[in-house]
Amino acid sequence: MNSADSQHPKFGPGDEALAALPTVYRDDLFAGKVVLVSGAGSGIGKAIAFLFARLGATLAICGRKADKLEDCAEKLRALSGREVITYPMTIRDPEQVDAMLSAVWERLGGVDVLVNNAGGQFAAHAMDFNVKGWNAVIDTNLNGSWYMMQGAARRWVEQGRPGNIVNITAAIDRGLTGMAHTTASRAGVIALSRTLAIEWAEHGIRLNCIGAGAIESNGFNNYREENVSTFYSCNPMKRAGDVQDIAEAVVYLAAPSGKFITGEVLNVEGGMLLWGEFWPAGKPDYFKVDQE
Ligand SMILES: CCCCCCC/C=C/C(=O)SCCNC(=O)CCNC(=O)[C@H](O)C(C)(C)COP(=O)(O)OP(=O)(O)OC[C@H]1O[C@@H](n2cnc3c(N)ncnc32)[C@H](O)[C@@H]1OP(=O)(O)O
Ligand SMILES: NC(=O)C1=CN([C@@H]2O[C@H](COP(=O)(O)OP(=O)(O)OC[C@H]3O[C@@H](n4cnc5c(N)ncnc54)[C@H](OP(=O)(O)O)[C@@H]3O)[C@@H](O)[C@H]2O)C=CC1
Repeated sequence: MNSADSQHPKFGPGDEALAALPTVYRDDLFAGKVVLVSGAGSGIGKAIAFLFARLGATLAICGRKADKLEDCAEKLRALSGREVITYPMTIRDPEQVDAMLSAVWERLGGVDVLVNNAGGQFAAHAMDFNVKGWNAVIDTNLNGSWYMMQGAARRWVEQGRPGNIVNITAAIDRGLTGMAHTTASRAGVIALSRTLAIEWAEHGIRLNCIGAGAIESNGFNNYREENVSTFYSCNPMKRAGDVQDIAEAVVYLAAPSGKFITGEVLNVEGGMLLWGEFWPAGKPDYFKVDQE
């Protein structure tokens, strides 16, 4: 996405709007803190980075595409007047994760908050997955998040400083048809976070997850138009969430407001776990009971 496009995306707010979205938080909440956000070149990750920048944080951002990251960093620098580090890499490669973390630690002296937002999947019925597709999703969402968590935690322990991790996952408790691979990977991240919240508590490391529902973002471009329409009616609120819903939830967990919260999942999904149909890969005939 180039600079002009990033002002007028098909889904979600443009950069100018993003920089001015209302927030409940005070503007020095993260002054003096360093926040690392993965997948910050677009969508939810970009919104998270913008909000932390507005709250006084110094940002490091990573993702695969250098141009998207640099475009985002330029806006963040203009917004905050502070240094922003960009690092193109894939979270699927443990060596690239390690090199990125070392570079960020070296340049910024450390990190206070890690937001594992990078990830994704494709919509398909499970019978149609091939091995490569399954592995791509598990490797990105589960393994990639794990490399990031372990790498950050080792550095925090080495430095003797506390740490804070927020993982962006999905609202999976009712299952998600057309996304079986992602439910497996997100369940893995959630289970891992609960376990690590115990193991790493002695080091002052907190870990929490956000269970995102349908959040209108750049990510919607990955789905067929007729299926995207179901994202706006899959919960009792009958609308999609916005990127600021997730960004503010991340801040809540990472800030002192979350200081007694660890190993938790905060679902931000408009009630989707209670009611609603969600068919990212289309509705199978078996479920078309209304039309019989
Ligand atoms: C509670 C939640 C409900 C609300 C959800 C609302 C909907 C939005 C959800 C979102 O998460 S939006 C964010 C979406 N963003 C992304 O998904 C972006 C990142 N995604 C990706 O990078 C890919 O989807 C990926 C599969 C995770 C990785 O792709 P990449 O190209 O890097 O991987 P490869 O290793 O090359 O493997 C590609 C491999 O994957 C299979 N595949 C890909 N697309 C499809 C498809 N449409 N159908 C079936 N299979 C697919 C396939 O095996 C590919 O291999 P090749 O065929 O290309 O050889
Ligand atoms: N929007 C929604 O409704 C929901 C989103 N989510 C999750 O929220 C997160 C953000 O999604 P969203 O903003 O909507 O969609 P986007 O597609 O805009 O964001 C995904 C981001 O992840 C990055 N990314 C993907 N794979 C890798 C990788 N291997 N290494 C490094 N970075 C990677 C991408 O960067 P690049 O393009 O540079 O590779 C991109 O910036 C994702 O994990 C998504 O699955 C979960 C539930 C619902």
